Amino acid sequence: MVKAESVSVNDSASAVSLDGVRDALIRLEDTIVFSLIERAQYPINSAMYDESAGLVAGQRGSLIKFFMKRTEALQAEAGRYESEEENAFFPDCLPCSLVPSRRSTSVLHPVAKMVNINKDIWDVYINRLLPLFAAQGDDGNYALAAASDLTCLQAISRRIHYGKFVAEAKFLDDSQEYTRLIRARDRNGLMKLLTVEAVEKMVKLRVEKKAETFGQEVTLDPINNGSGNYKIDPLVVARLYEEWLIPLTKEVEVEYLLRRLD
Ligand SMILES: C=C(O[C@@H]1C=C(C(=O)O)C=C[C@H]1O)C(=O)O
Repeated sequence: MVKAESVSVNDSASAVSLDGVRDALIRLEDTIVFSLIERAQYPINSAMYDESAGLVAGQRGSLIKFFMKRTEALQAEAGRYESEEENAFFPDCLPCSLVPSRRSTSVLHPVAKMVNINKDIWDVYINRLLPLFAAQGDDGNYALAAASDLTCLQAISRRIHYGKFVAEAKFLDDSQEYTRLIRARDRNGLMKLLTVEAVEKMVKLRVEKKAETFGQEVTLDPINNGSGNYKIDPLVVARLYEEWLIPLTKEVEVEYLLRRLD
């Protein structure tokens, strides 16, 4: 089986296609829904996010930042951030890749590197999303909860920054109109042109169904078959997409387009 993360939008073609990017976004829904289900088994564990909790001996700042920075550094050495699909949360302190890059073609305009909204994603995830799907409380299971946060944050960030590829495909499909709006610095006009409400509606319905399907309790009892018990509320997953993931993806699209002619 091909895992979502191993399928790249620029594996096969040098020009990006909207259908290809949409397929990648659909596969990423699986990763996101599964990662949310994994994180939902632990309570919020708010001490992990407290900058002054002093949980890591000899280190300042929160446990989650310590965990993310160390993991990103290791992944950078393994070459993760050589890909234009990846955006680090702490790009300022990353070591160079130690693995020779095998990617040569780039489908995005070079300004794509300047679009990184992970600071906003970090704030939204910790302060808005987590309290909606993780229970109140603290079970002290910090290492596993932090590892789950990392998976959620990376998958959500990847999804949102795919907005750059969506924007590139849309720009190529209608470069005349996009060029006019970009030259006029018309943010609202760009937002309107790139929005496809029918697609957004399908995304919300599909992620709700995926949360129902993947998060169902599975039992062998024919009478009490567990239906109706979900590991994460499917409506909450649809809401995360509606209120944050889709709007932030569109923000990335606009930010990329505004720089597309530089
Ligand atoms: C990603 C796209 O652009 C916009 C954002 C969407 C999303 O984040 O799911 C869906 C439709 C569009 O409004 C797209 O057209 O596929």
